[in-house]
Amino acid sequence: MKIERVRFGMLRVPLATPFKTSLRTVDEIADVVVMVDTDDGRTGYGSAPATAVITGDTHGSIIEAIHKVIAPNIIGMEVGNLNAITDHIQKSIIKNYSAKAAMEIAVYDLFGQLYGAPIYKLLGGGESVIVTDITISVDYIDKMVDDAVAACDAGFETLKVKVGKDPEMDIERIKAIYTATADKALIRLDANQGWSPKQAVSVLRALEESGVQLELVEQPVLGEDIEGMKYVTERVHTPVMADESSFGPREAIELIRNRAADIINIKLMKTGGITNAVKIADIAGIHGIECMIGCMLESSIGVAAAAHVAAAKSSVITKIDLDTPSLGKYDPVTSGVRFEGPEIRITDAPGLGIENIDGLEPLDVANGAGRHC
Ligand SMILES: C[C@H](N)C(=O)N[C@H](CCC(=O)O)C(=O)O
Ligand SMILES: [Mg+2]
Repeated sequence: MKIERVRFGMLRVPLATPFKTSLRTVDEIADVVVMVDTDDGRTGYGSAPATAVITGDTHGSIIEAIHKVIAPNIIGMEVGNLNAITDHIQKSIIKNYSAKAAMEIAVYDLFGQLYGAPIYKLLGGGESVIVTDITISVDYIDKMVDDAVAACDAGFETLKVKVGKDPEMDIERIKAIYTATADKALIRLDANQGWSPKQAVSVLRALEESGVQLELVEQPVLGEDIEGMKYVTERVHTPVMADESSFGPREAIELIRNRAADIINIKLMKTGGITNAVKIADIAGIHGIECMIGCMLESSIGVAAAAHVAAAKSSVITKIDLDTPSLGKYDPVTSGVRFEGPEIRITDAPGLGIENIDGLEPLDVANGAGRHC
């Protein structure tokens, strides 16, 4: 089975309610979809969103990096030589992690099809049902409380509450949600880099002193501020998780060495795909550090791939934030990994098990489509 060509599509799914973080507000999932075709008529699927404020990647940059650089480097290669292909993907261009992730996901999908096994089994196997949290967007307090209560009623037992807009308001937001959802849900916070180190310590200490129990706080300060992460980690009881501070294995090692975070959030769009995600989980495992697997606001194609990694690495990846399929008005993918409220069920279909993607709009990239968006 040889890689013959790469095609592109655009997939858009409206959200049930706008997704709001300290960094951005979004009202649709919009992914570049890559289809990697083989000489024996198979197709592997991968996808990537434009999360410019986190990864620096746009739809145009993802398409250009794949079309001009990554795809020409792997066309003609045997799918069975997975390690050689992922090596080519990673080394063909620096950064461009979302483009690399989309291509790795598609190639792993093909590798699974080649051997007739789901990706998680090829990664070592594991439990095929995992449980995700759900995000509560940052908003007016009443709206956040309503959203949190609705999420509990829908069966979610862990809420990932977005903060980082205004420290004083954030304290009130969390106290109100904590009271309204008492004993029904575990609360994790994500400030998306919105606080200074001193603000983070003051907000978290205020919450701790008022009896609010938090599972963890994600990325309290700027991603590049490793000293700031360490400052917060050393001064609060609440476990601190690195998200925007941790992209690939190198950043994970630096964070662990500096004791700048207690937990690492692995996302395929930051690691450049499955290979580095597994490496980070293994590095963290060696150091006794737990990980979360997370996602960007992205389609269920990329999230399905992350679910496979989570299932295979469950001894280290103990926290799951793979909720975007639940945030969309519908799931355009109706086979493979199933997203049913908090439960994510991985089927034993080969690779990702994707048979069809509803509403996928083909992009004629060779004739210039999509490369300027
Ligand atoms: C969607 C997921 N629950 C989440 O919150 N991810 C964000 C980044 C999402 C984005 O802006 O696309 C995170 O963990 O920071
Ligand atoms: Mg985050």
